[in-house]
Amino acid sequence: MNSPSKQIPVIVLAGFLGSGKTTLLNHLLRACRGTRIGAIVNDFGSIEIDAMTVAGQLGDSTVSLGNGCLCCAVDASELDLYLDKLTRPAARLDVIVIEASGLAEPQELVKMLLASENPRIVYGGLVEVVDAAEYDATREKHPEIERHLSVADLVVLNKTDRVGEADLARLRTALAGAAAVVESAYGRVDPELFFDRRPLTERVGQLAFDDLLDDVSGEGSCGEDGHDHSACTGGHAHPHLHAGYESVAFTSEVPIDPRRLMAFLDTRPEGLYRIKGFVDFGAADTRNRYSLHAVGRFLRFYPEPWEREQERRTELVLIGAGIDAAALDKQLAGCVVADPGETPPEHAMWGVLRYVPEPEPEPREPEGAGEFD
Ligand SMILES: Nc1nc2c(ncn2[C@@H]2O[C@H](COP(=O)(O)OP(=O)(O)OP(=O)(O)O)[C@@H](O)[C@H]2O)c(=O)[nH]1
Repeated sequence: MNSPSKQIPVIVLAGFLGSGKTTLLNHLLRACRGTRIGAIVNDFGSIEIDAMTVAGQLGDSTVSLGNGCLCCAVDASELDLYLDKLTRPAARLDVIVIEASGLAEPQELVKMLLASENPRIVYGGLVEVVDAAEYDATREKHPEIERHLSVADLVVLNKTDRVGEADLARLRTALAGAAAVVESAYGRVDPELFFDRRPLTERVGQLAFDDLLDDVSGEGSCGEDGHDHSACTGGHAHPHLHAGYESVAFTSEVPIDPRRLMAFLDTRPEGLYRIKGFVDFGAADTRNRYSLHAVGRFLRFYPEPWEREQERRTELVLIGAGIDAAALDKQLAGCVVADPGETPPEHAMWGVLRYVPEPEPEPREPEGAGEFD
């Protein structure tokens, strides 16, 4: 068993917007096979899409740190509060992973963890996820990325499926530095790189945090209903990666018209770097909601069957630099269906379906690898 005196490693999972942090965290949660992982998910934007995506894996087994980037939205005492909850012996956690917002300054997080007075945790390292396809463009716009990578313990070069062998070789050379570099597609890294898995005999099933966390507030301190970036840069010795970035949170109870949404997405402004969330297309597809991911010009929709009793609504977070938040909000409001009672034409979903990927082949496990131990 996990002895109460054992210190729990806390790993910081960082990386630029859309690099694949949530995907990797979900992979870890799926592949952990009994190792009890506590996930702290920090989102940028006032709807917690990442927390929902991760929570989808484990029921309610995540804590969300609420709006804004962890390094500024949560002061050390607030982070300590979450860590206190997760490190209670009753939680019997083996490892805690903090998924930092794609705009967080990882060094600040690491400093916070090192300064934590919680005797039950030990800093477990900084993992930086890099999007192989977007690395060059991101580094050009944000040279700070190199500073982040230089302090990482492990660099996960993700989305290797999106680049050719020559580019991959170049990236390998470019990233070769102090940290070990592992390559992955869809964040499928060996969890052993992150933590020692618990032996099979000690597995006790998945954790439900509800009882531990019911008094945790999801509010950050960086603004109630939007991320006030000007305020967030104060007090830091270096400019924040997210200075100048803005987020827009859009929700709608009225279904979205797929053709209107596609027209919006086709003409989205250059600076709108990231869109994520869930879309309800109403009568155009009553069975599925669509998880939407856009990173730069990359766009994907993933249909997911609605669960019974699930509230049908659209929730999107848009993040960008130099964007006109009010105008984007207005454009999205213009994407709702004009008449929810009307049957949409058969081809209404065609534009969306072009961006639904073929189902991914299940990764083949090596012989005898049904169990990790
Ligand atoms: N082709 C490809 N797509 C990937 C891979 N990993 C993740 N994605 C997709 O990239 C998009 C962003 O992935 P996320 O895991 O949400 O990225 P994130 O870093 O958590 O994003 P933020 O929270 O916005 O910073 C999603 O559409 C993923 O399905 C990969 O290895 N290859």
